[in-house]
Amino acid sequence: MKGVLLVNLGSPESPTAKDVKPYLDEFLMDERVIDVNKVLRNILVRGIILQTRPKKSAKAYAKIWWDEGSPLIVLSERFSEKLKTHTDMPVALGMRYGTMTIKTALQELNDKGVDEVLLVPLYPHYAMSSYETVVVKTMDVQKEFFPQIHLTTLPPFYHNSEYIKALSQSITDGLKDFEYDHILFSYHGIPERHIRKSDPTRYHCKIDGSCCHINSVAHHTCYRHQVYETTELVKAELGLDETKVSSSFQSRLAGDPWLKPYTDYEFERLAKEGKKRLAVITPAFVSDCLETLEEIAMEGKEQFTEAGGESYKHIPCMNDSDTWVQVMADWVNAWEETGALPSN
Ligand SMILES: C=CC1=C(C)c2cc3[nH]c(cc4nc(cc5[nH]c(cc1n2)c(C)c5CCC(=O)O)C(CCC(=O)O)=C4C)c(C)c3C=C
Ligand SMILES: [Fe+2]
Repeated sequence: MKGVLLVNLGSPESPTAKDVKPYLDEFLMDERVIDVNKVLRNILVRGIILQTRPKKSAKAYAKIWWDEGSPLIVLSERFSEKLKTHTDMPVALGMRYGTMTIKTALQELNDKGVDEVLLVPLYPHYAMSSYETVVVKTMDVQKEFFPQIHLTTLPPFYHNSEYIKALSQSITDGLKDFEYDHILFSYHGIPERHIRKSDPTRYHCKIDGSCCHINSVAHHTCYRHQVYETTELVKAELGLDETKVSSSFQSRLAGDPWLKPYTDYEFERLAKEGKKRLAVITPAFVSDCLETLEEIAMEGKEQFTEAGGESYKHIPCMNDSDTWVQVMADWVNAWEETGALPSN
C-alpha cells in the first residue's frame, strides 16, 4: 500500500532555554547545517553557540508561541490533517529535529501496512541544510528500521506552475487590504560555501547571478538559482512591476559570508530610497515559524519603520490554505495513481 510522509524542520518542546538547547544541539550538530569537521563543529556549537543562543532563541520563541504549541508544528499538523481529507492514502508527519521524529512517522505508516512511501520534504527549494538533510535522514532511518519500505522523494517544487499559482494567490490575498510601494521576497539565507558545495560540476555557480541563465545541471541543487526562479515566476504570474520587487536573504548566523543581499540591510535601503509601504513575502517556508513571525513580522517591521518606512505587512505563508492543500493533494494522488511526480 502507498502512503505519504510529510517532513518539516521541527521546533523545541517549549519556548524555554532548557528545551531550546537540546533542539539547537541536534539542529546545529547536523553536518549539513554546520558543515565543518566533527571536532570543530563540537567546539563551535557546544563550546560557543550553545553557551548563549538558547536563552536568546527562547526569548524569541516565547514571543510567537501559541497556546497549542510551536506555530511551525501546529501549522504543519493542520496541513497534514487537511491533506488526509483529500486522499485515500495514510499520511504521517515527522520533523527533522526534535521529538516528532521521522522514525515515529514511518512507524505509523508501517503499522498501517504501507510499504511504498512518498517522502515530501516541506521545502520548495533545495539546500543541503533543509531539503537534503531531510532526504538523507529519512533514507538512513528507512534502511536501518524499515528495509521493506520503498521510498520515493518529491523533488523541490520551486518552479512548479501549480505551486507558483498557489503562492501567487496567497500574495494577492495578503495584499487585498494593503497598498505597497515594494514587495520584498525574503528567503532563509545559507552560507555561500553551501552553494559551491552543492554544485556537482564544481565550477558553475558564481553566486552573483551571472550563472543562473546558463542552463546547467547545477541548478537542480542550487538554492540561490531556485529562489530567484521562484521570484521571477511569481512576478510573471502576477504581472508585477519589475522595479517594485526584489529578493533578499534573512536569518544568517555570524561567521562566513551568507547569501546577499541581507534582508535587514534591505529594510534600511528600501526605506531610505523612499519606499514607504513595504510588503514582505517569505516563500522559503511553507508554514509560518519563528523566522517569519518573529524575525520578519515583528523585528522587520521595527527595522523598516525605524529607518523611515511608514507601513509594513508580512504576508503569511501558505500554511493550511485550501489552495495549497489542494495542490499537494493533486501531487500525491497523481503519484498514487500513476507513479508520476510533479514537473514544471
Ligand atoms: C528554507 C529552510 C531553511 C534553511 C535553508 C535553513 C538553513 C539554516 N538555518 C540555520 C540556523 C537556524 N535556523 C533556525 C530556525 C529555522 N530555520 C528554518 C528553515 C531553514 N533553515 C526554520 C523553518 C526555522 C524555524 C523553526 C521553528 O521552530 O519555527 C534556528 C533556530 C532559531 C534561532 O536560534 O535563530 C537556527 C539556529 C543554519 C545555520 C542554516 C544553514 C546553514
Ligand atoms: Fe534555519
